Amino acid sequence: MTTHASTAAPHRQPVEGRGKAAGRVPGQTHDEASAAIAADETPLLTAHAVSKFYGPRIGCRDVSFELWPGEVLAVVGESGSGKTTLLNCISTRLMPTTGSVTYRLADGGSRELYRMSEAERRMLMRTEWGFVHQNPADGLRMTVSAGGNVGERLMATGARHYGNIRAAATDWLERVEIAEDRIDDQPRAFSGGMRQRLQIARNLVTGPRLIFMDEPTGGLDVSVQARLLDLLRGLVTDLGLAAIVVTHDLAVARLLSHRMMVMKDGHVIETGLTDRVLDDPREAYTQLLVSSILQA
Ligand SMILES: Nc1ncnc2c1ncn2[C@@H]1O[C@H](COP(=O)(O)OP(=O)(O)OP(=O)(O)O)[C@@H](O)[C@H]1O
Repeated sequence: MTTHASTAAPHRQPVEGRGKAAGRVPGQTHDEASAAIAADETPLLTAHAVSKFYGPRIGCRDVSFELWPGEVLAVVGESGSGKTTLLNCISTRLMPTTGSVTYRLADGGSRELYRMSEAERRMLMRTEWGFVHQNPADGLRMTVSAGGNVGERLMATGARHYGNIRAAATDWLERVEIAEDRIDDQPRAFSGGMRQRLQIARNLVTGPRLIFMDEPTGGLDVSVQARLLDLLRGLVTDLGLAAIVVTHDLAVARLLSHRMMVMKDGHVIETGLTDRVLDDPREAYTQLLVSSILQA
């Protein structure tokens, strides 16, 4: 466990008072301005009373929250608290037992995810969402070149021009600090940190609006983790991405997220702005979690 839980997050954007009209942009019609305001006042994703049971065992229970555009939400808790189950239920990888998840599409329409067809959900995954797995091998094709891994995602969204695809892949490899001369290498020849950076490039090349991350720095050396976190934080901020990040590492939550939810035994027991929860935890369990990190 790392000990830099108290590192400040410099990119924090104001999350309270979100949804307030920002006024009309010059050149914007009144209808466009109204649409932009409406979009700003609607959450990107709303989970309502999501529960998942594995037989008699609780995966997660009665979880409700809203995620706003550009907001990074961390889901924290100890092993077995239900973080991954919740993430999978929200990202349509696992059908919840009860509850609903509503997502606002880029075209402005809201859809209940589990009422969409499988094909529509797959399309959403390819175009508007990304998923960064803890183990890069789960999110990469290990026997396809680095450039191919990135280009393939673009092709899945309709790109066909080889030169443009190669140029975009080169650009994204550079953005995730992978040297251009590694573009034809396969990820199995990469270090763990490089693989994870490649997985990030593969996910971001299509310009998603929402990215799910499951322990994105888990299993990496502390120094590699710090560099990856820096990179992730920069990309998420630059691209204005919304993200849901599952982590047991409060330092990761501190560095990346605006808001956090603390889970225990499948339930959300505390939620709030990240700095507030970490600096002034209200629940005894959160206090224990925070103090155990600070003493580590
Ligand atoms: N496929 C499954 N079948 C049965 N029980 C499961 C399954 N997946 C998870 N569980 C149970 O659901 C509960 C929540 O597990 P989950 O993996 O979501 O927790 P977690 O907080 O992500 O843990 P970790 O940090 O160790 O990954 C645990 O009791 C776990 O044993």
